[in-house]
Amino acid sequence: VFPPELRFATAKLFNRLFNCFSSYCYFDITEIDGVNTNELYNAVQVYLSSSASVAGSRLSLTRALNSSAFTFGLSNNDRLVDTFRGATATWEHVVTQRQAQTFSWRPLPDEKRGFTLRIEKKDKPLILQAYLDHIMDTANDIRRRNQDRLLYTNSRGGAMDSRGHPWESVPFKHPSTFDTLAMDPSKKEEIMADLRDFAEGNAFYQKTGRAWKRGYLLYGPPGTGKSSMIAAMANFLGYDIYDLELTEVHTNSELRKLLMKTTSKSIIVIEDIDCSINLTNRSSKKPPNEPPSEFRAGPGARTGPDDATANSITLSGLLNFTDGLWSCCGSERIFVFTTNRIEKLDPALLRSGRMDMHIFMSYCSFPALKILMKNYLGFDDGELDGEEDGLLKQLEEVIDEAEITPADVSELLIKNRRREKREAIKELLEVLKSRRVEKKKPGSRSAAARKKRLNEELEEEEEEEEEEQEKRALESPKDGGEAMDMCNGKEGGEKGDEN
Ligand SMILES: Nc1ncnc2c1ncn2[C@@H]1O[C@H](COP(=O)(O)OP(=O)(O)OP(=O)(O)O)[C@@H](O)[C@H]1O
Ligand SMILES: [Mg+2]
Repeated sequence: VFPPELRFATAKLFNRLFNCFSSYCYFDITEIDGVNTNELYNAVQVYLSSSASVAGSRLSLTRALNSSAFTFGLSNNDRLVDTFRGATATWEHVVTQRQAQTFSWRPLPDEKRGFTLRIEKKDKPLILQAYLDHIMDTANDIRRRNQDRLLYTNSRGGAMDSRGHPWESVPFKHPSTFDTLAMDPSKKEEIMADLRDFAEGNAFYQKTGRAWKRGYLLYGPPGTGKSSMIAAMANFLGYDIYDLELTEVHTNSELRKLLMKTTSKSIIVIEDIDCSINLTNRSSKKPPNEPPSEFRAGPGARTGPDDATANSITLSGLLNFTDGLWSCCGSERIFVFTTNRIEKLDPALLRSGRMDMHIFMSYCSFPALKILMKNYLGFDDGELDGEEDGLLKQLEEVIDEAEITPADVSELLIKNRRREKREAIKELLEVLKSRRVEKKKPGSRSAAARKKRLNEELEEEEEEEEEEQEKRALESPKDGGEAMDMCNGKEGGEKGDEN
């Protein structure tokens, strides 16, 4: 009977009257807020899944991509009552058919979904904010528990996906754990305790005014378990891993954007940092009393052989990444850098606060060997103790001098794992003995001598490179000058930004 305008006005009036006299207030949480997905909607859905499994009579069941668990949810237009700090909250899942498709850059779903929260007006100032925070936290926890962990990579370079994400991810299923990791048990225990303290240290970091992050530098020869250690850390803490490929990052601001798109409770890894960008010691060619380039301001800042030639991402950019204000845009994050040559790294990168713990992954020691024997051949603790032929004792005598990596030992054990256990060990012992003899030959160099020679070779290479650059600059002064000016302009601008 009523014309539509009148009908609308009457409904509005009734609504107002109802709201005035009702002791409840209502909050609509729609799935899509304008064009963006409403994070709170997703969080409520996940949160209610924890109580719905117990209370609801009609439930929807879902299993997310990459997830190994099922979640329950409220069915369409169903209700559920929850309590928080003594107050009652009633949730209703409201699903309505969307009217004619309005113009939108992205197609909207046919159904309009949302949750309506009803709480008493008197409870609103007391619980609303805390309740919503509680929902977000619980939802994140449930997601983490249900979702398999992810391994992210920035292999697309700076390109973003349709949701504006620069990271690509795959489920992370590395089976390495601290149990399977072969290293000294005391060292292992120390690292685990450190990780545990970190994960439980929210209050401590708040109290001391420190950003909730920690840096680990893993260094040692190839095949000593650096990557396995990272996987073990992720499995131990239940964190995602962001494997940052620095060679795919072109500018400092790109690096910052990548950092901003990482989540909390994650490990950000840069493998082989010495090979990724030119991080040679900046003080080598610097005139005395001149501050290091990262502290210099103005147009000449952050240029020079170490900073802006080979790659436009600079050491300062990387330092800011791990330690600057931007590094705190999330919390509970671990930075792990790995290198085979710690001496190649700039001291600024190694200082406390950036890399809090330096972990040397050494050649296979005797305790580490026992762990590998247990993993690969199934030896129990003490199984070989007190043997007449003293296999264990012989292994202990030769292992250090053989300077063999856990990776090499693993390979040998895998090869012989079908043989009888003791035969496999004897074979390993033979290999270790022959390696020891090889190392002792007059022509063969000791580890220290090899390391020294390697350093000398690196220094020679660097000097040659610098000479080459100087020569090129002299040959084409005009071109070189222009190139340097352009570079200065760009880099100076970025530095100004960061300052
Ligand atoms: N400490 C270790 N404990 C258990 N397994 C190990 C250990 N070190 C190496 N391995 C075995 O050797 C293989 C190579 O190890 P990993 O990739 O962790 O070495 P890495 O130190 O990262 O080497 P690189 O410096 O070349 O990257 C792994 O598959 C792992 O099974
Ligand atoms: Mg590795």
